[in-house]
Amino acid sequence: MQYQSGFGNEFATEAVTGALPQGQNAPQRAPLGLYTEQFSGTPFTAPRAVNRRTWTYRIRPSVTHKPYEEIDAKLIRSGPFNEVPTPPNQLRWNPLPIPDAPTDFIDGMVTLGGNGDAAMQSGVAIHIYAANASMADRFFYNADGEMLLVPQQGVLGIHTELGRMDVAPGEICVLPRGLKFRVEIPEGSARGYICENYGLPFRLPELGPIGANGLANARDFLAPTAAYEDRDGDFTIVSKFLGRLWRAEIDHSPLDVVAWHGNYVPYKYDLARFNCINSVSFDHPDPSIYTVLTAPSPIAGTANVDFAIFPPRWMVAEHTFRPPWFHRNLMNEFMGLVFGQYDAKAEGFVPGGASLHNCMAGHGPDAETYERAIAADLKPQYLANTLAFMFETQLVIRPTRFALETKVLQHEYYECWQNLKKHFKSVSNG
Ligand SMILES: O=C(O)Cc1cc(O)ccc1O
Ligand SMILES: [Fe+2]
Repeated sequence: MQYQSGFGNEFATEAVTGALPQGQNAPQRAPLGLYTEQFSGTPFTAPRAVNRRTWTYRIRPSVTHKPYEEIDAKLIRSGPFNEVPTPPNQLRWNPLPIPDAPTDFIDGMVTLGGNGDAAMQSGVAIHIYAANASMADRFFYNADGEMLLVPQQGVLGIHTELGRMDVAPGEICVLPRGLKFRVEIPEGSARGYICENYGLPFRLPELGPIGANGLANARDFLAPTAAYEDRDGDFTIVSKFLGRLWRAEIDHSPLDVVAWHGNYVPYKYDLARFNCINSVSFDHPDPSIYTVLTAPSPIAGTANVDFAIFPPRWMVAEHTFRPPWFHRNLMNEFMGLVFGQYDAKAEGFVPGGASLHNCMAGHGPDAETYERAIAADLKPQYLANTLAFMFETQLVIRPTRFALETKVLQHEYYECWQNLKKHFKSVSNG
């Protein structure tokens, strides 16, 4: 697999020599009899630094499909999320099982919750995918948002209009709004998390006083090189549009882009490349220090959604309670675990599982973790074999009916804090 490196670069790639026009975007006749099509992810007039578009040179233009008809969205839900009332409780789920029946990436998507409104291009939806079959003859695109995929089990072979990416657990990828793709499951099964971002696209966070380097470095993001399918047959395209699923027939593969140039691209990133910055003196920093990607809202300093990770790292803080402190926040925190154990939870938060701590819901280490941390010998300690992540978002994440009724919901989650005992003994100052 060949990739081009850099975040938001002006890439140029051709699968056939001479397919990419030089010196202009739209020649009277594109090379090799190809069609020219611009694919825009931002308004034409977006500021230059955040403007995203790609010019594609393809066997046929995207318009050559039959009309779309609505299909059953199964367990996929979209904002506004108003199926059931949202409780203020802390919530946690066990992993969803890999299905027994053949299930591809689209059918394997289950929505746990979300906020905002796809039609308002603001908010997020959070899905789990659990699949065991490749998409061969059907393709998917999402007009409602870009999709950040966090594989937890099994490699994904993602064939997109702009080329191919293999994405393994420990890596993430982002599939831009509107991009057509199909997902292969080469190892027979795959599971992971999806943050569907209805808002402005993910970008790298500002680094402020950290300087020009650190956290996720731009050069470590990988975009595909052009790879096309010249395949005729009876295919379908599934579209997610305003929260509903639609299906159209097409007599050829829409992954027929022979060459392209631009900066509106899918990309992947190996989370092991994250340059983790943390306290080398005392106290536990706010988790924003772990931000990999941020999707801003129109309010300065308030993300529509941040993607943060808790990777393997040294803990060295002196005279400090080292695990996450107890807290309650304005922002809303959905967490998942790719592998290992999370340092705030001794048990119950397992790889493939998830937790949700919404606006002002108190949370923090469980009783066992707390007791261990206040007694710990504060030698430098390496937290090995651990990869948790958080989707932190401005608006309350409203669970779907499925999320509140599924048998993988841990009704006993609250118990992990019930043994936090009273250590304080009242004294009289009189
Ligand atoms: O709740 C959590 O476990 C996520 C989290 C981690 C951390 O280190 C500090 C704050 C925070 O919300
Ligand atoms: Fe938290």
